Amino acid sequence: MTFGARLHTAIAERGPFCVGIDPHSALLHDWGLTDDVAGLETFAMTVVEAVAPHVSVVKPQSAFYERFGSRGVAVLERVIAESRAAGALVLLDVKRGDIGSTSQAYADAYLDPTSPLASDAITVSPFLGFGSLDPIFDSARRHDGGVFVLALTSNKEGPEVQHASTADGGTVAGLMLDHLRRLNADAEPLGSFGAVVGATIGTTDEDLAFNGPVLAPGFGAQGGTIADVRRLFGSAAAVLPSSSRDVLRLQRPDAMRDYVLRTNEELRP
Ligand SMILES: O=C(O)c1cc(=O)[nH]c(=O)n1[C@@H]1O[C@H](COP(=O)(O)O)[C@@H](O)[C@H]1O
Repeated sequence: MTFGARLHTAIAERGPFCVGIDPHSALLHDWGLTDDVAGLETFAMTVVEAVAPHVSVVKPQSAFYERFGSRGVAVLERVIAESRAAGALVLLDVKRGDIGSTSQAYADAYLDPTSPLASDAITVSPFLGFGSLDPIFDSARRHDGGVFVLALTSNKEGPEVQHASTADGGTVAGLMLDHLRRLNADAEPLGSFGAVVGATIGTTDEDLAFNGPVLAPGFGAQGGTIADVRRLFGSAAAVLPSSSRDVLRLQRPDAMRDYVLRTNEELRP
């Protein structure tokens, strides 16, 4: 079953809200944990246990695990395995992108089911040229994985690149969405190739109907609201509003669980 089809089913069953599992040093401190591998593991596994049985997608950000070296990456492997065992899809946020031959190695690391870090989907950066990501799209097709391409990111610096004009008078972001529309053509019920469009971007003239999912980070701590999600994404096929710190700051497992259940309820059409 393709990633798009699995995501479509998961959203129907659990709702679209995506929880970012980002063990910031400041959060470990607020939780009364040490900023080391033991603190990381307690934090990450508490969050997995609290939210993974209830959400369609979790999104661990790799950098927060990598900062502890190989033992931190081992915790990330557990987060991935135990989230999937709890029925959540794992979108590993790595924002990779390189020349094609290296992109293949990234695909092998994150999308090949035999890899210790194998995930359901990853985030990628297309700014070495969309075609440089072809090995990742090919691997995703082969292994029923998904790929989310940065298009209109939630940070204030994004527009300098993403709103830049292309030779045909469109924008860089629009060109990325055109490529995704081509990759997702004919996919039923939903394509496997998504775009990252921040919940904070205000408005956009870009056509978000590309038959693939939208990851909408910036929900919560960066200011994005349910009203923003409704206004911005009317034409999109499937939207995953995503929040990390707004959920994680709650600390108590029952409070995190209730937040995701309530948010999924509020996001129902
Ligand atoms: O790809 C992402 O997930 C992402 C894209 C983007 O445009 N903006 C953005 O904030 N993110 C990620 O989404 C998460 C946002 O975290 P909070 O601001 O704590 O909810 C972080 O893991 C970011 O790296």
